[in-house]
Amino acid sequence: MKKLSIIGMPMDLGQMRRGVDMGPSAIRYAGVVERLRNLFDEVHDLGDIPIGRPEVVIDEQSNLRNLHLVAEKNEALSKEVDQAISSGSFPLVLGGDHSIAIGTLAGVSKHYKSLGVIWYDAHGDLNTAETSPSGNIHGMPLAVSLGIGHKMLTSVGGFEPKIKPENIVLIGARALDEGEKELIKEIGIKVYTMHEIDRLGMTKVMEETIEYLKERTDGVHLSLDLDGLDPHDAPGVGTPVTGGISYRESHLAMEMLAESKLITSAEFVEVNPILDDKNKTASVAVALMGSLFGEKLL
Ligand SMILES: NC(=[NH2+])NCCC[C@H](N)C(=O)O
Ligand SMILES: [Mn+2]
Ligand SMILES: [Mn+2]
Repeated sequence: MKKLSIIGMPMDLGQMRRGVDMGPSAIRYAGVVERLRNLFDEVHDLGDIPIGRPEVVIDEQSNLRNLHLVAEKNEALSKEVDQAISSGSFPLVLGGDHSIAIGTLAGVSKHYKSLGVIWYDAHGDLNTAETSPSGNIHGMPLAVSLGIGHKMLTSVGGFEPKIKPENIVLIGARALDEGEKELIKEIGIKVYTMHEIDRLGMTKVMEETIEYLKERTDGVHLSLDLDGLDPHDAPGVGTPVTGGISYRESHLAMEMLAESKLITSAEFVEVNPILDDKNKTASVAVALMGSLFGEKLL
């Protein structure tokens, strides 16, 4: 029995560009439920985690924008994700800015001894308050999940760390801050930058990624930031970076993950319909979900 639980996380507090809170709605309009219905025995749309319209708080001292709110809302998300897995469902979280990965990983991680993570993104999201150029928490969730960062964030879910550095694979990186580069080298995270994707091709990158994670993990979470794709294919994102992964390469990556049967939870984040071109980015997200969950061309 294959069950899918869709959880919307309409949060934009991890960065400054409004509109990404409408991501879950845009992805629903793009037909996510209809598209995935045929690929599961049951699809349950659990609706959105309530975020409300909280006042934006800039804490000059911590260099962490909306710290308390981001921690609190992620706590709520982690409980929902945890419950979905306990009920035998595959959790699919719709963002929201990437800070929501803090909650998703908190909810997922307690179900696995050695969780793997594929971070499909132009960015590393490995900043801390000290290294962040922006103070935006959406640039920090991977560090936070490693137990690196402000205690209020690393302790979401009541335990830390959620993941080990050797269980992470970054794919699509092309905009890493200095502090992130240092951290990657220091703790040893596997990274396929755009250079490796160009050089090896996506087939090889995914073969290696799957092989690598298969050996060391008992579940793999896919955290897909739409800005991993080239802005030409996914323009509706808050922090676009040119020279990204193509639509075709991304489908191939998702199809190979479907074949591998490795992925046990997923989130699609950073869809911002205000910055989008006729809901193109949300539609791309839904199409990629189709491939990830086993849709075939023939
Ligand atoms: N999830 C994202 N889109 N992250 C973008 C982060 C950009 C930059 N590295 C920062 O820390 O502000
Ligand atoms: Mn990104
Ligand atoms: Mn990201």
